[in-house]
Amino acid sequence: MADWSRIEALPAERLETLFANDSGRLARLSLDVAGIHFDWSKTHLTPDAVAAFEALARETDLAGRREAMFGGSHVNVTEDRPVEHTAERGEGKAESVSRAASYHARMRAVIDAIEADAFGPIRHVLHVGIGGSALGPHLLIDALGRDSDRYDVAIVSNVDGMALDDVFDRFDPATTLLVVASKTFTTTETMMNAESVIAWMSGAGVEDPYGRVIALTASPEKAIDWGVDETRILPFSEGVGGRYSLWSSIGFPAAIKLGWEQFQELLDGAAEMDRHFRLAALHENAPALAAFADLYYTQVRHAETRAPFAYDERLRLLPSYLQQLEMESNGKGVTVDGQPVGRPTAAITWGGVGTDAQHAVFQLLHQGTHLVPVEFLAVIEAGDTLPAEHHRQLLLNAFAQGAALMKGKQAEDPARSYPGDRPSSTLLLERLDARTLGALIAFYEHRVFVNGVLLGINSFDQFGVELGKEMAKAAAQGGGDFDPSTNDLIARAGLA
Ligand SMILES: O=P(O)(O)OC[C@H]1O[C@H](O)[C@H](O)[C@@H](O)[C@@H]1O
Repeated sequence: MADWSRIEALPAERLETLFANDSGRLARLSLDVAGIHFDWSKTHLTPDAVAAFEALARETDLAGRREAMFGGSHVNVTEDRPVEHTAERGEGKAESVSRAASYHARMRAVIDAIEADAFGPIRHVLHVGIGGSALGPHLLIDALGRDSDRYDVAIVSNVDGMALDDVFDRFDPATTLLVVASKTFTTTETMMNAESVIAWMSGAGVEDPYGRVIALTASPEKAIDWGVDETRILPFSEGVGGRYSLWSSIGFPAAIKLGWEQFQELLDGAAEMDRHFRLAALHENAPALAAFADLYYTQVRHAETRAPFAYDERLRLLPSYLQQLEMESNGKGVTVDGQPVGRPTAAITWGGVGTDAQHAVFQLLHQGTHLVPVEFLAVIEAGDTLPAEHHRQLLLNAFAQGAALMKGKQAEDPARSYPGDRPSSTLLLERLDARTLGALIAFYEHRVFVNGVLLGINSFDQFGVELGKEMAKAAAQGGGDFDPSTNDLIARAGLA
């Protein structure tokens, strides 16, 4: 077991005191990497805290684990697999990198063929996939694809038929390409949605609906069994985890919407962050410092949640993307050796969009009894075409909220007092382009990795999602050994 005593014994000084006593604080706790300015000076990290975490990183062999990941060792021990998402952007074991490059070349050739009307005239792209096979591409398209008129792309994940119904209302089956995205090609929701899209196409007189399917998967043989022609399967490696897969062929809808050049930029931005993570000393390493702050709050201050707020509409899907990345990766209870972790693991990630969230949930952040480390994300260059005052207001609100959380305010009336000393970090992007977004997402991935290593857990499996799936499957087949409450609910809904 790693020794946390030095970290747990860190003094708890107020943020304002930390600033007052250390003129070098801002410089020491801010960094510029790949077009992103990171500022952790409004967190309780101190030189002592950073040194204590660096010691813990040595003890848990973070450097060795990091090189094991990039080097292609089977760091996903419970599934006995390498972790290969960095190879998708050119950083990793040579063999994995060249395999990823050849898969990308194939993906690019298929996009070229679609653009040249080899699939007939395509106007609409209907992507079905869920979890990691949906959240990443959706984030990319929503963030970067707003001005692109290349294709209408819809991402449908939920098995709730209303999700597909909405798309059927606005897409023309004669000009729709179906993209089935599933690493395993067995996920119930995705397979059911895919069948329904095929039925919709057939019903509308499309002659060979399976000829309009592209499959994105690490299980090509399953896609073939389902009816997809081998030439229209875009594979990716088993070592690329679902929630880390937007860089692989799972990014197809984003690549077709944005064009290949932008997709490549995304990969290049991520690779820049990979190199930073690999080479920078930990006290000036963005993913490491972010993870140190995360762990300080979960382990020392017992924070149970953390909340990123995107002060940019283009990043409105980021909080839900991060929920899967962080909670599915590090929401674990046992160590890599199968022992109880014995301390809190991932914080619950929640968040929202600024300024909207200020008028809804910020009350709790300023005066509530929970300590919530807040993360502000903002972009200097505006994405809108409205008068500059809009963007000015947006950014100033983000910065003022961080200041208010830290400063607080004393009033005679306790109800009107703010305790202050509430931490926040700020990520300020120069502009929101594919390159910067790639770097940003890679930053989050590595931050999750550092959290996992320091906690001694495997961030790359997700067995916790299996039991519910199994029980739903059993219920769907009319079986399952359920409790009285569940049996009653099934009967009430007329499903018994
Ligand atoms: O890509 P698929 O195999 O269809 O999996 C889709 C998703 O479902 C699973 O239940 C996991 O929780 C996710 O990590 C995964 O991304």
